[in-house]
Amino acid sequence: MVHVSLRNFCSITPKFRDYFKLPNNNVLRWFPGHMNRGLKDMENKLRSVDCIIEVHDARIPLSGRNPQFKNTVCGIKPHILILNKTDLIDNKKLPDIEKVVKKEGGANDVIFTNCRDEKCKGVQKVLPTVMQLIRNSTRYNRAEVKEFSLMVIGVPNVGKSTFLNHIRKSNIKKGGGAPTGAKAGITRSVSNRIKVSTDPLVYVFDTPGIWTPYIPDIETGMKLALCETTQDHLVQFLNMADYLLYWFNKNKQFSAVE
Ligand SMILES: Nc1nc2c(ncn2[C@@H]2O[C@H](COP(=O)(O)OP(=O)(O)OP(=O)(O)O)[C@@H](O)[C@H]2O)c(=O)[nH]1
Repeated sequence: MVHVSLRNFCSITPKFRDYFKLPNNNVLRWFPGHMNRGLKDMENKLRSVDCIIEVHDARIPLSGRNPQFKNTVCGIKPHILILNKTDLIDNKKLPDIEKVVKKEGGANDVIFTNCRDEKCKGVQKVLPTVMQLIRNSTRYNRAEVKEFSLMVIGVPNVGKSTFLNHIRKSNIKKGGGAPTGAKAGITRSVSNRIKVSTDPLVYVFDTPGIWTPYIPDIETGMKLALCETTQDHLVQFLNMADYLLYWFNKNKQFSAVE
């Protein structure tokens, strides 16, 4: 039996793959009918919205935000980016992530949240930030309207509904709100307005998670899959495990071997 210690193994500098290949790129195509309908419905509701809250997974802050949003629901209204699930990343990296994300642009402000935490760290900052942005912007067609409407958008399973329920709970102390679930695609249509605050009076529309119909590159698609924004059976576990192994090797993360 050949016995190779971990130290010897790592000093061999093995040749790892330079790029990741999928046996079939079609596994990264996921745009069921409810997403198309949802996107159209979101565009139709825009007139009655004062601010867009885009929720994304903090583990992939620079990958996989739906580029379609830029040309449809974003751009005209104030827009903040919530990077959620910070319980799953090294929080020492948050200031660096914030700098890079702000440099990339595409939102007026960035807030980190952890909705796993009972107090939902970060959520308290959201309404004051949103109200400030709305007050500093022109409320097209809505200057006379006393109440405020927000729309939560993002790719599937990043925690949009959970986040909405936390805002509601922390402001009006009520449970319920929007249905949530561990599988991508729980919310399948734009919700009715959900009250999340009485003073100021604020309502939120929850929306279905929308995957981009065109994944720009395989690695972005695989990162989105590993963060469970699509359904595992579509991409398949073996492909996901293989990509994870490829990523670990590429980034010289060998602790998994131990
Ligand atoms: N670890 C962790 N899990 C979270 C967090 N926020 C939400 N989740 C979990 O993520 C899963 C998806 O949450 P949802 O709120 O249903 O996500 P969504 O974006 O509304 O999903 P769609 O309906 O697919 O669009 C659930 O299992 C939540 O419990 C978080 O901050 N950290």
